[in-house]
Amino acid sequence: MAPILLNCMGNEHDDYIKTEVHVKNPHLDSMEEDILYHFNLGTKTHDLPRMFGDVKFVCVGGSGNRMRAFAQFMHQELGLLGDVGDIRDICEGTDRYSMYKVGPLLSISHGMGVPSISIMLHELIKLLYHAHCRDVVLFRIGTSGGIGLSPGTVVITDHAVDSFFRPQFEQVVLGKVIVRSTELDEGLAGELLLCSKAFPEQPTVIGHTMCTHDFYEGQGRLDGALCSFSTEEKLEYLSKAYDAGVRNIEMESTVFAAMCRVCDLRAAVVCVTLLDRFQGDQISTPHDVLVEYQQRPQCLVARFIKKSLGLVE
Ligand SMILES: O=P(O)(O)O[C@H]1O[C@H](CO)[C@@H](O)[C@H]1O
Ligand SMILES: O=c1cc[nH]c(=O)[nH]1
Repeated sequence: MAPILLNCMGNEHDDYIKTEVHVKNPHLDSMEEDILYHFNLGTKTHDLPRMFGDVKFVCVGGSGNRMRAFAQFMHQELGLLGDVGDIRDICEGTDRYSMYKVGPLLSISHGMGVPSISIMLHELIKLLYHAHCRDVVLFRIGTSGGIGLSPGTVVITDHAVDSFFRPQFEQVVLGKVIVRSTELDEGLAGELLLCSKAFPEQPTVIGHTMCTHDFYEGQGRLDGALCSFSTEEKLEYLSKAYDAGVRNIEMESTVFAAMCRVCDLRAAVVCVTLLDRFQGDQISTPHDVLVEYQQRPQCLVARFIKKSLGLVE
């Protein structure tokens, strides 16, 4: 049987008119308790408004260590009091995700791929809702494979697209396919591009980001355990992606964009490219160079946050 498609590209989103974080689930308010299982947090066991009510910025990325390092970096950047060594993992009771809070910033890991980030986002958005947070901006700061860009280029996503270059995310719900728009906040992307002028040594572009469900065959790699296509077919696909405006490939942006959009959250995806996929598939860049590349989206978003807080011009 062909999948049933429900198109939700427009009607779930309220054009960012509300400032308080809200959820799109009528069942939640009648629940006596909400357990955010994968965070090891809950509405009865934790005072979420006290713990998180002042959060204004949320940065998410794949690895727990990266997000801890980012929290420590932001502690210094924001000139906060106390020892960076004392920043603790709020989710230490579970090893699914790591979460660090420094001032108005939450730094959270999401693991790899759409299912992993999607679970984290459900619980994160509920957390922000239960904590009565207002005017929150979300950023995915990550890594990616570039298309036709020199390695180390930072890509600010205008549209997150699927493997067919469509700006949409498909979610199967009760045996039907729901299609959601992956449009991101254009103004926010433009503000980030302006902030990038402070880092002339870091090439930064705006472009489409393709989100795949696999790192190997799904991204047209020839070096996985399985490969069902030729070098020519790979290059033809990447060229088509480039012509469609795709500048980088990663594995979470579509669901991130779609969920933030439905919940009227301003959101941006900022990923550095680790290699140019026209040149190869293996990530052979030395470790210290990769570490420096990973810091580029962090520096850019840090600058945006400091600018928003009036700490820099
Ligand atoms: O660097 P992060 O943010 O973890 O994300 C990218 O890296 C992983 C693959 O190596 C995928 O999850 C991809 O989206
Ligand atoms: O090629 C790459 C590099 C990082 N992350 C990806 O998903 N793909």
